[in-house]
Amino acid sequence: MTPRKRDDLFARDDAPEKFEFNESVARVFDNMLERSVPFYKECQQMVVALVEATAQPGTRVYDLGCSTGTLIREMARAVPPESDIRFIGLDNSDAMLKKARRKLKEFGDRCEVVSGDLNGPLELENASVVILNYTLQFLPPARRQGLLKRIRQSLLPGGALILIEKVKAEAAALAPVFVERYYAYKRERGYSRMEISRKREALEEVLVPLPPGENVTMLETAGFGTVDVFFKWFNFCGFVALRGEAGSGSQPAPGPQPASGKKRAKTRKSR
Ligand SMILES: C[S@@+](CC[C@H](N)C(=O)[O-])C[C@H]1O[C@@H](n2cnc3c(N)ncnc32)[C@H](O)[C@@H]1O
Ligand SMILES: O=C(O)C(=O)C[C@]1(C(=O)O)C=C[C@@H](O)C=C1
Repeated sequence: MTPRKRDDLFARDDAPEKFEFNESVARVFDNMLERSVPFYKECQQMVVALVEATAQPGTRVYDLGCSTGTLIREMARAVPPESDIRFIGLDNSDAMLKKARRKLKEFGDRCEVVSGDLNGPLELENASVVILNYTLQFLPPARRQGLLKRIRQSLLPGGALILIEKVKAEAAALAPVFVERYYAYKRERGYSRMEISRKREALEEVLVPLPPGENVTMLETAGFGTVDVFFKWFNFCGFVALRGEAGSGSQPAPGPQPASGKKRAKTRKSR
C-alpha cells in the first residue's frame, strides 16, 4: 500500500488561490478529508449502515462525487457479493478517478467509476441508493434543486438518497460560534492559522454551504416523501431522503428487501 501523503497544500508558497480537485489535491485528498471533515470515518460507517438497510438486491448504488473511492470500498466490503449490488462512482476529476480505480481494483466489476459532470445531464440506471457526500455544496446553488429532482425521478420506488453537506448555522447569531469551533477542530489536527485562512479564501464561491433547513426544503421540493437528519456537528450535516411510492410523491414505498437481509428501520417525516 502506498503511504498516505500529508496535506500541506495550503502551507506551501505555491498554495492555490482557487480550490480545484486537481492532481495536487488528489495526491493528499485522503489525509485532507480525515483532518478537515469532522467524524469523516464515523459518517462513512453510518452511510454504510444506511446502504445495508436500503439498497435492494440486483440494483445499483451510485456515489456521486466519489473522489478517491474510499466509501465505495467500504460499501463493497460490507455488502455481500451474493446481493448482486453494483457500486458506481462518478466524478469530474480525472486525478480522483485514477486513484479510485487503483483502490477498487480488487473488487472487479462489482465496482466501477466513471467520469461525469453533475452540472450536465445525469443518467442513473436501476438505482436503489444515491449518495452525495460533501459534493452538492460544490454545485452553484441554483443548480442543486434540478439535480435533486433528477435523482428523485431516477430512483427506484423505495430508493434512498444519502446527502452529507457542509452547512451554515441556521441562526445568524450562532454562525461565528460554529465556524470558530470548526477552525479549532482543524488546528487540533495540525493545520496552522495561515493554512486555514488560505483554504477558506480558496473555497470562497467554490463551496457554498446552505443552512440545513434549505437542504431539507430542496429535498422535499424534489419530491422525497421522507426526509430526516442522521448526523449533525456544527457546520456538517447528514440527511437521508426516501423516494415515495411511484406516482404519490409523498408516501414512503413499502419496504424493499434490504441488501443485508435485515428488517428495514421505520421512517418518520421530520417536518
Ligand atoms: C469533497 S469531495 C467528495 C468526497 C467524497 N464524496 C467522500 O466522501 O470522500 C467532492 C468531489 O466532488 C467532485 N465534484 C465537484 N463538482 C463536481 C461536478 N460538477 N461533477 C462531478 N463531480 C464533481 C470533486 O471532483 C470531488 O472529488
Ligand atoms: O476544509 C474545509 O474548509 C472544508 O470545508 C472541508 C472540505 C469539505 O467539506 O468538502 C472542503 C474541501 C475539500 O474537498 C475537503 C473538505
